Amino acid sequence: MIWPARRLADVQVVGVAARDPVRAEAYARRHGYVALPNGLHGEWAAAALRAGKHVLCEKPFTANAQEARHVMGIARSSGLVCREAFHNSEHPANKRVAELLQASRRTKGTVVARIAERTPQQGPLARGGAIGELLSLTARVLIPSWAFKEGDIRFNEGLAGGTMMDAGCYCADALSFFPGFPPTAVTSAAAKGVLHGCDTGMEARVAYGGKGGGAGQLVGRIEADLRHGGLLPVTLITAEGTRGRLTYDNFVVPFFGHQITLALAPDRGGQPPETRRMSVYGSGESNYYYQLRRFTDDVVALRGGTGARALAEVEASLQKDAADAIANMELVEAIYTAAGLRPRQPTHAWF
Ligand SMILES: NC(=O)C1=CN([C@@H]2O[C@H](COP(=O)(O)OP(=O)(O)OC[C@H]3O[C@@H](n4cnc5c(N)ncnc54)[C@H](OP(=O)(O)O)[C@@H]3O)[C@@H](O)[C@H]2O)C=CC1
Ligand SMILES: O=C1OC[C@@H](O)[C@H](O)[C@H]1O
Repeated sequence: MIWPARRLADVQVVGVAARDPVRAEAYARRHGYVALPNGLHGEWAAAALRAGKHVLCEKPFTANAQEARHVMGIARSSGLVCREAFHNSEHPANKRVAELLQASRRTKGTVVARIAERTPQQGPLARGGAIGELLSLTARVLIPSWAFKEGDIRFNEGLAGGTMMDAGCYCADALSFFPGFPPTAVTSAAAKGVLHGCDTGMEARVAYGGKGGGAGQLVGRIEADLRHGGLLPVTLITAEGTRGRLTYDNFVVPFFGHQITLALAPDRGGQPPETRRMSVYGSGESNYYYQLRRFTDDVVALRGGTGARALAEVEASLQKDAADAIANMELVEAIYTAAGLRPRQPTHAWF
């Protein structure tokens, strides 16, 4: 975040916060940014909004859904930008995969266009994307056990820790972001282990469908781990559809290197099976750059700097961001409940 901030003309890092002013000053001198444990996100995001500041809040947005609704209520009534910082969603590779899985783009000459042309036109969700109608979508984020020790904030229930709040919240977001609509129910959830009231790993299944769900046959899966046995992190999206399979590795930090693989089955019209591999780096920036650029563009538009059309678009996207952040926290909370664990609470009873 600090590196992109140095390269974006509209961004200046002007302060950091910590409990101990001496440590804050030392950190500020070195880096200029501090992140807070999950249980304090909502309280400090609200304080910043009340002070008239636009907020880009670390994920997960809050400790639970009630707190998310409360903070987004403050944001929307004050007309400020308030966004959950899923930096990966802003990277062009994530956007491309979402496009591939959603209604097909008719770009001439691409494999996607050919698939789109032999896809029945039954309405945006039923039509499906490059792999046809989605049948299953799995999001895995596995962090090696060496990464976080027992005393880490991620294993502190009082700070709203837990795997589902950390690696797991990327998975929760992915299950809405990639298909373009959110799951409607948690069908199973189990913690792999529990440390100080915090899940050390979580596996969950979700269903889509019912009112507005759109795709009744789709099953979503989450595999999140902060005690993964492998040496390196694994972040992976796997999608199965009626016409093939898509895998996308490194979806959390695609700018380090990633690969999107489309394996398409033969179809009745005589199209042979086909495997396509692609990578999408855009201008080669990190997730954090794209995220910060969108944030500053939105702030400039809200200040009237880019005209009425841009302003209307930003306002619509802020509404969507608010709904997405709340839906993510609802899903995380429902998974805790289904797994027999307490939904997380804010560190202080501040509202
Ligand atoms: N977007 C991304 O790529 C990433 C996001 N994150 C998110 O950032 C947040 C912080 O994670 P991370 O930076 O790893 O955390 P750290 O363990 O580094 O803690 C961050 C700060 O929280 C403060 N803190 C620790 N314990 C307490 C406490 N009991 N009460 C109040 N403040 C406390 C400390 O500040 P001090 O002691 O100086 O007051 C510490 O510097 C999390 O929400 C995480 O999900 C984390 C990593 C990457
Ligand atoms: O990007 C990340 O990777 C590791 C996680 O534990 C961390 O909180 C997260 O944001």
